[in-house]
Amino acid sequence: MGEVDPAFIQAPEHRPKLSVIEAQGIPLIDLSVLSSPDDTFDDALVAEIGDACKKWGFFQVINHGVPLEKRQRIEEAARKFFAQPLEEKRKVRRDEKRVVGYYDTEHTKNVRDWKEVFDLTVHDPTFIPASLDPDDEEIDEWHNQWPEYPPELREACEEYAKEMEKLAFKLMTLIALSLGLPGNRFQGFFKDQTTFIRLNHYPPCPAPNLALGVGRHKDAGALTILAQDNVGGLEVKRKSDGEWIRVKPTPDAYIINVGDMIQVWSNEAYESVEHRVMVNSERERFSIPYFLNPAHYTIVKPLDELTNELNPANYRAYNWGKFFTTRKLSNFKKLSVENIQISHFKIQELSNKLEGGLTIN
Ligand SMILES: O=C(O)CCC(=O)C(=O)O
Ligand SMILES: [Fe+2]
Repeated sequence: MGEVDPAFIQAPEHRPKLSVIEAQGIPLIDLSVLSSPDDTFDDALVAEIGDACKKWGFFQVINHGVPLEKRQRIEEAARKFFAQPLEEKRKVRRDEKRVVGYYDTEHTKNVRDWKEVFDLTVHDPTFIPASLDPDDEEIDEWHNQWPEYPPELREACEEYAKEMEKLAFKLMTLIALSLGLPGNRFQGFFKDQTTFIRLNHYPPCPAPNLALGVGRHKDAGALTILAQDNVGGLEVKRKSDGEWIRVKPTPDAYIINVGDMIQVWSNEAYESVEHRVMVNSERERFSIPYFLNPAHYTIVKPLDELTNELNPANYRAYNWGKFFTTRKLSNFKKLSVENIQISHFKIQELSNKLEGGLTIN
């Protein structure tokens, strides 16, 4: 990644501004009540989570119960892995058959990202549809590829994954309660989950004004739990005015964002928010997102309890496995068409009717 290949250059309207607006108001939520002996999901916390999901779609949590040593261990192992020569990393590279592993050519919205990644699934194997064809019922198995070095990477990742799952389920309980649902409403979707963890490395970039570490995007799954280091670079599109806001690193905090699936399940009570990553010319940056995803056979649609005649479903049902496979295969190379998005499943009837003359006030 020495010089800047034109594949990395963002269109002028998507280039980052080098003057940074630090996050004003991304909620910082203290989860310490969850560690109390009776493990209560107290009302004030539920309200706080609901408010953060509605207004921002992003928040940070502290006192989350994840031991700091577990995080430090995976961060350290990730640094050692990425510090190796490219030939070593390529021994565990992802390809069209082995979909998880090392990878340095990801494209977001058809522009190459200034980063290298190592992906692993939390369930090994993970079951996923073999093809995009809706009528093809063949299922593939994804297996993790572990590098020889550093030898502790595997255990560090597996232990971290267990901690992330505990936190993710607590957060999904809080989110369910905040939507007026039973706390365990989402639990059943994750039995055969397709959750994965990504180790991100963003090397210094000679043209941080032209390229991005990750281009603007929304996360497709249910929920993301992100550990970022102290360099900073994550920007969130503020819902109130569309301004890109930098999420300032907070030591030992996790950044949580609502994914597209919660947007659909909640029938847009909560929205998945666009974000991107800026790079810089001096310091490399590391981050570790955990993407909570349901079983491949999950049919995603607005929950019946959250829709009615006055608030009809805004989305048609879609199959998560097919959606995920389509995303994975298309992120693999530059395409001439837009990647699959939940907006492709949006029900347009109502807006068409409104445009046709109906008015609401
Ligand atoms: O590195 C980060 O801060 C965020 C990465 C991200 O948004 C992603 O991998 O989906
Ligand atoms: Fe993301």
